[in-house]
Amino acid sequence: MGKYIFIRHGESNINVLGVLSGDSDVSGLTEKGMAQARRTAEQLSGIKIDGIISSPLKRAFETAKIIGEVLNIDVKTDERLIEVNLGRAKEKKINEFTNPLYPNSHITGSIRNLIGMEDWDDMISRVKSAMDIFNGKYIFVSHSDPIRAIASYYLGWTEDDSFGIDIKNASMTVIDSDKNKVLCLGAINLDPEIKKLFY
Ligand SMILES: O=C(O)[C@H](O)COP(=O)(O)O
Repeated sequence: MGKYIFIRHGESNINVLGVLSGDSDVSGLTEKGMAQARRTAEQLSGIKIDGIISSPLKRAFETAKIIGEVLNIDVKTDERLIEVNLGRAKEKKINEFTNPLYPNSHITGSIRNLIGMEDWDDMISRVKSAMDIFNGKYIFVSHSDPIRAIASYYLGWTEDDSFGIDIKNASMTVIDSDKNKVLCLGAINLDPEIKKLFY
């Protein structure tokens, strides 16, 4: 356990299409997504960490490589940071599965089971196991659902409590697991006081 800067990957081609990616690997970063990754990396310049661990999916790995180049840190991949398994919703339009009153919202509740989507608690467990393996100060490059799930866990929130959380592309969610604290959630600008924890 330790201190973790969870970063969602930059904008991907499939994000732009309003199509659910899930654990599919059909999509890399758009030019905008690359610029988002560079902007986040520049905010992190000067930090001292034990490594960058990335989901193996192209959109995340490309983000991690950009960050690694700016910080001069090698990137390792770990399957436990991969995006949620969406079952039958994979590569489908998000609005086919979400409440029409709230387009582009999250798939939650009973729909998850109907479409064979990965269990919320299982997703939390796999991210936590990655944190158990990588003890110290790390950047974890991952995806919307795992980041929302692990942050909710440390906030003591249920999945429904987290429905309103929007983890933006290339945003930072910082968790101090030793203190069981979420220091920021989906931040696109890093608080200098939080950055100091990584010097
Ligand atoms: O499309 C999905 O699976 C999610 O809504 C977003 O996934 P991403 O963080 O990998 O873009």
